[in-house]
Amino acid sequence: MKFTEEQVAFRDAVRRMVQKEVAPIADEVDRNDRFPKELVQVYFDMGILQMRLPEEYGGAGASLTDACIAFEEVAKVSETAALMVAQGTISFILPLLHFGTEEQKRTYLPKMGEKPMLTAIAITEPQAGSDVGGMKTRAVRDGDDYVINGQKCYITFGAVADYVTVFAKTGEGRGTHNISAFLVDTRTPGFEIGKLDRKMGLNGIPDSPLYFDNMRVPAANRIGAEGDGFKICMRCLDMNRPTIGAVAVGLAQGALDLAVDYAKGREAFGKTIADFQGMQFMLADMAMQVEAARCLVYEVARVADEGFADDAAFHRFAARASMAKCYASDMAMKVTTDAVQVFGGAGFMKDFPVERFMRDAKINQIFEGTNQIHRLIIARQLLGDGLAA
Ligand SMILES: CC(C)(COP(=O)(O)OP(=O)(O)OC[C@H]1O[C@@H](n2cnc3c(N)ncnc32)[C@H](O)[C@@H]1OP(=O)(O)O)[C@@H](O)C(=O)NCCC(=O)NCCSC(=O)CCS(=O)O
Repeated sequence: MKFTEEQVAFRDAVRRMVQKEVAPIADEVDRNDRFPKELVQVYFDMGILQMRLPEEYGGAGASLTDACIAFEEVAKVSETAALMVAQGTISFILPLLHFGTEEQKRTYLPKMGEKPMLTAIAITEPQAGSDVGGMKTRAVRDGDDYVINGQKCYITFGAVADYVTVFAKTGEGRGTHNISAFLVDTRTPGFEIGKLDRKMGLNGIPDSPLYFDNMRVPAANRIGAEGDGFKICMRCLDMNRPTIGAVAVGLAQGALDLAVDYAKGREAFGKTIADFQGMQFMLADMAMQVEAARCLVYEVARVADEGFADDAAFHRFAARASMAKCYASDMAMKVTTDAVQVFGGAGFMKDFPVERFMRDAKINQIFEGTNQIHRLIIARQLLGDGLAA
């Protein structure tokens, strides 16, 4: 893993912004479960809100590696603030860029570079989480429109989004060949936001159910062909997963840094706890695990940035993207839990941010595909065409 000079300068700039804008509010945002909307403007001005938007549509055209750098830096202080970086990538840029028509790209993508804009992706339903093919939301063609009815749940940023990419059934029965994707303007009549979810962590991120009540969406807003929605959904998830790995690496590094500082200052039995070999081994293990995950995440991002020769190469990447997300998030759960242990009783209190880091770590093992699903994806590739080119 070697960053270019520009990437090092970018990382340092993000680091400075985090100290100025994120660190002072991170605990308050968690305590009050307050959406830090002031960061939307800060990120937009810095260009990291829309960083993955290609230059031809008014963005910075940043690579996946660049995005991972930003995610990692912000997550060292706050996962909530980190999830607002490159916010519209999975929900808006990736579906439109890879599956939209030229007209859709020209109409919608530049909006993201013009002013701060938030978007969401609506896949999960109360009875269809891992089993995307089991979704019940339906879109029925009616003239030049589709009429969408149904509900989604746990939709990150759904309550504050300007646009939501909604996946809905356009054919009969359970299955993965009858789902379609729609770009929905949230001012559309019939688009309703449910009560905000109360969560274990990620406080400040608005998550909520969304309800669609005879919501009429122009057929021109369907992304991709009718019935291609499942594959579009899978591809967008695959392409975004390394960023969750980067968030997990940042979170774990943040917890490790706090644990090291605390261990050097806390005294017991006449010396600092960092002087005890038991503590040294624990901190060394934490550092080793963070570094291993970081190498995996940035290697997978590098592969994506180089592009894919064919579909087989993409599938090998997708399995490795699952490894990066799964390994890094399991690691972050362990490292943040160990960081709390280093702090002892103080770590269990809300006086130090390590307990927040531990609570926030949990979601990374669940969202964007549970880590059980990721093991399934890796095993299918391993036992199928294999992981090597
Ligand atoms: C569990 C899954 C990995 C697979 O589901 P299925 O077993 O139901 O489907 P398959 O038989 O594997 O595939 C059906 C069909 O699709 C093609 N396919 C599969 N994967 C891909 C892919 N990665 N890219 C392209 N195409 C793909 C496959 O070849 C088959 O095609 P043919 O029939 O051969 O033509 C999957 O359901 C899964 O990943 N589940 C996890 C869902 C998930 O990650 N959810 C997270 C939601 S987003 C989130 O959490 C953020 C919060 S929020 O705001 O919502």
